[in-house]
Amino acid sequence: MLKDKKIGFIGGGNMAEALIKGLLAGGMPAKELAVAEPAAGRREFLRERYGVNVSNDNNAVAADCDVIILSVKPQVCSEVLDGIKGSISPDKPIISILAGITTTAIEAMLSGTPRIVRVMPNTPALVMEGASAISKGAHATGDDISLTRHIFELVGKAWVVEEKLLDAVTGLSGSGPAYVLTFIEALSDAGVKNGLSRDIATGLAAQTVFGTARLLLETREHPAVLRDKVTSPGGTTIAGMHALEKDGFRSAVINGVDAATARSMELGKK
Ligand SMILES: NC(=O)C1=CN([C@@H]2O[C@H](COP(=O)(O)OP(=O)(O)OC[C@H]3O[C@@H](n4cnc5c(N)ncnc54)[C@H](O)[C@@H]3O)[C@@H](O)[C@H]2O)C=CC1
Ligand SMILES: O=C(O)[C@@H]1CCC=N1
Repeated sequence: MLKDKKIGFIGGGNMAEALIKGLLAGGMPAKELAVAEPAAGRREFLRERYGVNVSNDNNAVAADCDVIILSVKPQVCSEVLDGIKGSISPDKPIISILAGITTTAIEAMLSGTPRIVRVMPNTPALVMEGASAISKGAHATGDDISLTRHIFELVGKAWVVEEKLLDAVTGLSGSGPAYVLTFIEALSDAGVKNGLSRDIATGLAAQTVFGTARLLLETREHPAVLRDKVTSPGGTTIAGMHALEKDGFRSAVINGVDAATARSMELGKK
């Protein structure tokens, strides 16, 4: 599906790098990937580490590539689109991974009937374990969605959702790696407090999160069913769970996702 198609990134930061690394690992040739990035050091790094084409010229990348992935910060979106709108031909899809910015807003910043697909990926795409949600702009085609799905499935799992749900996706899985990493760090701290070395504590914590996620995905059981299997009557787990719930564990997580979702909505209104 991607054969002979060139993918161009506008913005070569963290998320673009995660996608580039995943796409290369998924078999995409480096010569088919191009990145427009203003920071010289960053361009050099991407060229040296991944062998991709780099440029300081957003217009050249937008004009040369068959698929454009917008990967700048939402705050510079209108300036960037204004600069490249003359170089985007109407026969190519534009995939935006910007948090909060709607397809309607992007369409309004370009001319004509641009084919916008909006995606919210996450950083585990770097190790091909990303979680992405995809939604279709008014003028995007079914093929644009299939192609986007193909790209993001090279770097993990992907779901197609209605655009109105993308703020919730951003709050959950887009920002989610930060919550999970903080949880792992806290588990590790707790291990150190109770006498484990940092190395062993972090290893145990990360493998526990990884193994539990895999158990859930492979068995497709409800989380509560699997939790019950860990929780012996009068045992350690119920004591731990009780203490966590007293400190508002679930509420804290729900409040965090709520706040990130609200922030995503707010970015879309600016
Ligand atoms: N980091 C993450 O976990 C995720 C980020 N996103 C979205 O991805 C986008 C990029 O985020 P990050 O990669 O984290 O940010 P970043 O700050 O690492 O990357 C943005 C890049 O854009 C470059 N840039 C700035 N002005 C530019 C211009 N005028 N033309 C071309 N490039 C320009 C910057 O030099 C930088 O390298 C954001 O819109 C964010 O909402 C989406 C999902 C997850
Ligand atoms: O923090 C942010 O705004 C971006 C969007 C999702 C993850 N990082």
